[in-house]
Amino acid sequence: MAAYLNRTISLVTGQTGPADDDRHASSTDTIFVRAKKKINDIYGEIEEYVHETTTFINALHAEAEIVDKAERELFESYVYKVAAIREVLQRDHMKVAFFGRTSNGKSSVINAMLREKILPSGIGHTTNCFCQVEGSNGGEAYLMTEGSEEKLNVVNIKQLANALCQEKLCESSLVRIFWPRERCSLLRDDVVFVDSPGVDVSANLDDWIDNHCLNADVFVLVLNAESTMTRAEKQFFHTVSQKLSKPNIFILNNRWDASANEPECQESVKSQHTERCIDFLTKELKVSNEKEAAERVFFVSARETLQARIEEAKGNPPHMGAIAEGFQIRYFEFQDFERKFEECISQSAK
Ligand SMILES: Nc1nc2c(ncn2[C@@H]2O[C@H](COP(=O)(O)OP(=O)(O)OP(=O)(O)O)[C@@H](O)[C@H]2O)c(=O)[nH]1
Repeated sequence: MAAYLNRTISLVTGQTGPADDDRHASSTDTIFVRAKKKINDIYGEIEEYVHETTTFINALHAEAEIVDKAERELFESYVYKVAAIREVLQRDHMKVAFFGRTSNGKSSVINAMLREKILPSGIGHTTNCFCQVEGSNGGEAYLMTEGSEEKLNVVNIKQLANALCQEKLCESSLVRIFWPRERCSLLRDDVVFVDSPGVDVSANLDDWIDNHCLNADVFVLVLNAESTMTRAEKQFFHTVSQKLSKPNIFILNNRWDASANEPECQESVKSQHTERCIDFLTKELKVSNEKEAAERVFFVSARETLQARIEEAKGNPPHMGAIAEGFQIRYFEFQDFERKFEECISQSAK
């Protein structure tokens, strides 16, 4: 997180070079630590105040019904919101959670961002529990299941997929995958990625939100650009935004490579999807204004991006392999998403 702060500050001040960076980093750390302590203290007091008020309101209601249900629920919601903010402030990593229907490409998006096929994806594998990818020290790759301290060694993706299938896991449980932090800059910067089962396959969305979302800094809704946003996807984010005040949400219209087969209607489909996504963020969830929302909607192909990055890592040009017409534009759009994502996460680190 400090790395993000430093990067943001050097962007603002224009200071570069190792000596400046080091001096800057240590003074920033102290300011950051002091500021964080102060903010934590303030929120500690707010939490106490909100608790006391809610207890008072509930006691009052037991004696005489002068506070209506909606008002009592409003007070309860403040308890959740303040608790969520406190939890975020007390953490030293940034968390990004990916949601969407089964097979929309959530695991593929995470793999593309990590520049490696870490999470199993595709036919024959469905994410059946929450999978969190985070950086490990010492070059080790392993996984840990909830409630166990045992480190299960993972050498490759096939082993990981097998390990995930063999474990009898409840859909809202968490598997933590530790991946060498030096393999990816986002892991080095203490960003953790959370992949989820499809929002269409669960009835336990409230549990999911309470267990996995209240401390997320950023949410990415991965849609299938070949179809329209479903009620389950919308409902999930409605519930998230009731429990969290103004969550940071990005929307990826994934599988946009499929539009290359129908160039004649590409633009009209894109503007329809864009309008719906912006309306969803602004009018339904009310989490951003039009301008901010327009910067949060992207048309990408995670599969192509991952493929391109694997080729680049081998020293080949990104467009090697079977890639559809318009790849370069989709690849730029994915990179643009990552830039905006990094800006957003560095803002919430402050
Ligand atoms: N054409 C195309 N296929 C994609 C793209 N992204 C993912 N896929 C394919 O879609 C299938 C599902 O991808 P996953 O990444 O496993 O999807 P998921 O949302 O994680 O699925 P669950 O784990 O089942 O919830 C795989 O066969 C991917 O290769 C894309 O951008 N374009």
